[in-house]
Amino acid sequence: MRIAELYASRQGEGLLTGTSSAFIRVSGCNLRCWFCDTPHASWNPEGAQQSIDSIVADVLRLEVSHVVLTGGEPMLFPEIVTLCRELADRGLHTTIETAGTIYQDTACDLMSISPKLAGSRPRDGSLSEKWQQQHDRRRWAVDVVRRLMVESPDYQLKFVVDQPSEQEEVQQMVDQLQPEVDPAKVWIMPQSRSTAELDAHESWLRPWCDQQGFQYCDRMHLRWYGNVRGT
Ligand SMILES: C[S@@+](CC[C@H](N)C(=O)[O-])C[C@H]1O[C@@H](n2cnc3c(N)ncnc32)[C@H](O)[C@@H]1O
Ligand SMILES: Nc1nc2[nH]cc(C(=O)O)c2c(=O)[nH]1
Ligand code: SF4
Ligand SMILES: [Mg+2]
Repeated sequence: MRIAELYASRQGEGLLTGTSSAFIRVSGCNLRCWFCDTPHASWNPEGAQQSIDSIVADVLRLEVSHVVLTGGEPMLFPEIVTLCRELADRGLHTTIETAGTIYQDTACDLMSISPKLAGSRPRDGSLSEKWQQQHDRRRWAVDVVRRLMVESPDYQLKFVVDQPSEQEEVQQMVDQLQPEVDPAKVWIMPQSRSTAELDAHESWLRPWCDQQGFQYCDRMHLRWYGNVRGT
């Protein structure tokens, strides 16, 4: 697998916020979200090929109990199944951070699914019309999301919201996933790459979460470290 980054940090989002974790960031993605805060693993993928054994050895050297497999899009790579199994066999807790567009029959402890809204599409002129249409076609795979939710020991849905007008779309996507959705497992995360953006979105997003019974999802790593690689 092509690995963009492998480092120790603290989980900054969702249920396990604050947990010391190893982050394995695979390189490559099948979507092109305009807001992607990790373009070096998606829009312009970087990194060297690493064997599963080498990745596992690097993780063990970090001496943490939790591992976050992210990217880019980790489910793009069938090797993710073996990697997760190797990590679990060593007693490590595994979280997969995925946009939920590709199914893999992989076991992990927490399937963290971040379905992308229509407004995530690449902005006009940034990519070819072909890529824009491809993004639109791929971004919402309701049956994949449902299957990942149902088959995993635990899941969280983590929607990235940039505009108040997107709240209705989130509700529609949640409704499409019923009856499997537990509102307490729905996290609403502000589109943000700075603490200023975080705070600006929170003012109108948190009250809506409270009203809907959803969890407001901060991005603590931005507050702790800034939008910096390797964090
Ligand atoms: C870089 S993505 C990699 C995993 C997977 N491709 C996905 O999108 O879920 C990691 C997490 O960051 C979120 N994310 C990326 N850019 C963001 C931004 N500008 N604001 C808020 N969340 C963002 C994604 O929604 C996802 O939950
Ligand atoms: N600290 C930290 N927490 C995270 N939680 C999810 C992340 C991701 O990029 O998937 C992430 C990340 O990039 N850094
Ligand atoms: S799906 Fe995830 S990695 Fe891919 S472009 Fe969107 S936010 Fe970035
Ligand atoms: Mg990140």
